[in-house]
Amino acid sequence: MPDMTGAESTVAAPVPLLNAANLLTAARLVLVPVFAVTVVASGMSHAGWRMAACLIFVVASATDLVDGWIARRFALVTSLGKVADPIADKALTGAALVLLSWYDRLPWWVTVVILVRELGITAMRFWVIRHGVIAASRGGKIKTALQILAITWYLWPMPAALAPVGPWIMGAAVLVTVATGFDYVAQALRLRRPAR
Ligand SMILES: O=P(O)(O)OC[C@H](O)CO
Repeated sequence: MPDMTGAESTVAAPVPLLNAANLLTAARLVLVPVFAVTVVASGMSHAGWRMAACLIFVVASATDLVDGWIARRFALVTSLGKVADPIADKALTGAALVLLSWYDRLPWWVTVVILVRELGITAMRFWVIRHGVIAASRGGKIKTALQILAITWYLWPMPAALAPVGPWIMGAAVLVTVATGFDYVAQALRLRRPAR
């Protein structure tokens, strides 16, 4: 529409909340209970149900890659998406880790260390939001990829020759999870330091 000078207005239309990227994030959240019920149905002993649970986990994890890409590629980034996306990620990996420990496939300390880091950093992000946004770092993305790979390894009924690789991948995931946690804390402290 022309403005008072006759020029076309360049005010961008608001991004709709109900867009493809946010719908994918919502789908990931919906898949969390579906995944959990499938793991419980497997009791982590029925191979068919374990495979089904693993496939649901992989599909849900894949939406994490796709929703971010769609949001950036088609300019569909919204505040709702920025908040909901990491919550959906952490709900999915958190549910998987708790269930793996519940069924004695993963030591509880691993689940507790990862959950404390994930929930702590999420809370810290909200706490410092008025000073600035702490975006996901490259290390954070590598951490998420390692967690997804490790969880997939534990969920799938692996042949005996491959199963021992799982704890090594999970060990690497724990190390990167803790290291990136400290890095985010350092970023938060720099954000809160008053400018001189
Ligand atoms: O390490 P965070 O908390 O920034 O999380 C990283 C995201 O999961 C990457 O998609």
